[in-house]
Amino acid sequence: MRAVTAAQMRAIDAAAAARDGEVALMRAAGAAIARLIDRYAHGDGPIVGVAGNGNNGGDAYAALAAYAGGRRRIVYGDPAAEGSRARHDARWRARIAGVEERPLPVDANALRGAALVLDGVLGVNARLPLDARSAAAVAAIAASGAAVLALDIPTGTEPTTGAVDAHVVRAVATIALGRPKLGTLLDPARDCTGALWCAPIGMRDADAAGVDDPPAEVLDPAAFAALLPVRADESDKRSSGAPLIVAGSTQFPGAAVLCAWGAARAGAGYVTVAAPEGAAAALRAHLVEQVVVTYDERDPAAAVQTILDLTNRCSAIAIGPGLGLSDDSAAIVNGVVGGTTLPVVADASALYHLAKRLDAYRDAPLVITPHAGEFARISGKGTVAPDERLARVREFVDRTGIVTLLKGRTTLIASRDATHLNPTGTNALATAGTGDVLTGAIATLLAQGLAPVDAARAGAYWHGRAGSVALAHRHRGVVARDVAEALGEASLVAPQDPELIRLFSSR
Ligand SMILES: NC(=O)C1=CN([C@@H]2O[C@H](COP(=O)(O)OP(=O)(O)OC[C@H]3O[C@@H](n4cnc5c(N)ncnc54)[C@H](O)[C@@H]3O)[C@@H](O)[C@H]2O)[C@@H](O)CC1
Repeated sequence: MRAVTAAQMRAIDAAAAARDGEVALMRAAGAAIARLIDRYAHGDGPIVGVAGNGNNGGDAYAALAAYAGGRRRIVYGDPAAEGSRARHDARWRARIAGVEERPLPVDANALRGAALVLDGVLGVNARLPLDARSAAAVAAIAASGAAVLALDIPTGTEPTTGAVDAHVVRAVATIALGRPKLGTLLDPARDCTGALWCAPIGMRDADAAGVDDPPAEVLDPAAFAALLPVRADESDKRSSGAPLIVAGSTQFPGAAVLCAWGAARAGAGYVTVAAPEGAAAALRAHLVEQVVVTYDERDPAAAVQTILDLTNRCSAIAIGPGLGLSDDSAAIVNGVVGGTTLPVVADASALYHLAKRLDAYRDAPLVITPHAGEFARISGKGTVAPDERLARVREFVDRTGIVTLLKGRTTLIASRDATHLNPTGTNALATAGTGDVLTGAIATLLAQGLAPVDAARAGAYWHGRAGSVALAHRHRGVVARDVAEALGEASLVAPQDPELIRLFSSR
């Protein structure tokens, strides 16, 4: 699903309003919001809307008008607000439906006992800093401690960049109308988003075609399920996906084990691990179903030949976890990545070695999976500030054509054509070895025929879900092995309601 900038959303909104009428759109928005109210309301208090003078405020009226859950409904708004025809319509319907109207300003005490507050102060046309009236409304909402469902965006967040104002709503959930706004997926605003839902209300990506902002995408559950390869009935173990894992060292055999498990649990039929002789005993002690082939890391030319010979029977390569930073490893990594025609996912030590020869890999079928520190180095442009991740990864990919997965709370995956924002994951993944599992899973997806960018975005999404599944089972102390073990369960996607899509849960 497209994640849009404010400018893209304005274009999409305008075209949809011309086609369907603004009144119909706001009614659809209200109906979708109303469906979420009982999910997040708690206690016996009223549902309280706080409505700004724009259409975001209109959504608050529309939702309260549409809500049929039997709770008392109150809305705070400016009685003198002119507003659009759609806002008028929603306000009239709210009044007829018995919603109690009260004039702004609202104070925290008035909101304190609410079962749920609907934040309709500002939407996609919000600018920071907030004006005094909006800031006062946000301050009251924040001080009340009530649970908040934010309409479109949490007020006080910037819809495109994810910057936040001094006054900002922290929502338990946000429902995006039309398309999710880029800012709600990006730090620091993401902390304020809570769970993110989207009600598409008939809007179309194509209507943003004239807007020059680069396209961004976020995977939704149905799109993820559609990306996952399906094993054909007549498959054999090689055609089911045969990744070659080039990983591990005497010092770090575990990285190769985890990478191989990630590959196997992602559904590969035949996993081969090529590792230096010094790691072989440890690998064989842990890998039963996978084949371990050794090479002499002190003879890089022979090692490269051994590995390239193996690629004849494989369909993708994962390279890097635990290899180490020696010159011999550098020769092996560059010899293999430069000498193969198979798709490659490169991680960890391999990123260090590839950094010196990026030009050789321009537009190759290659995925790199750096964390922020590794990206600082491989991009050649130093430390990445949180608010420049998107711009920096775009600059790098525009320059090199290498599909890049930049790890973070919102992992970014960029190809020449688009930037993808991964919405899944949990801080339980912040533990050693989970990156190796991800690399293995991506290798399997590449081996099963996904294009590099699809393997990277499906892998990131899947891995994030697996982290959440592992946490749900373990509660504490999730280790990388648990994440690999959880990949199967994490691949199950419940049927989705296309009118109300859950993009991510709060963590
Ligand atoms: N246009 C449509 O057809 C639909 C609009 N919808 C809702 O409408 C919202 C957009 O509504 P609006 O375009 O009325 O805009 P907003 O409700 O976001 O903002 C209202 C007004 O406040 C102004 N404003 C924002 N920040 C300010 C600041 N810091 N200081 C002073 N003024 C400021 C804006 O310029 C705008 O005129 C969406 O976010 C969504 O919630 C939905 O109902 C779906 C359909």
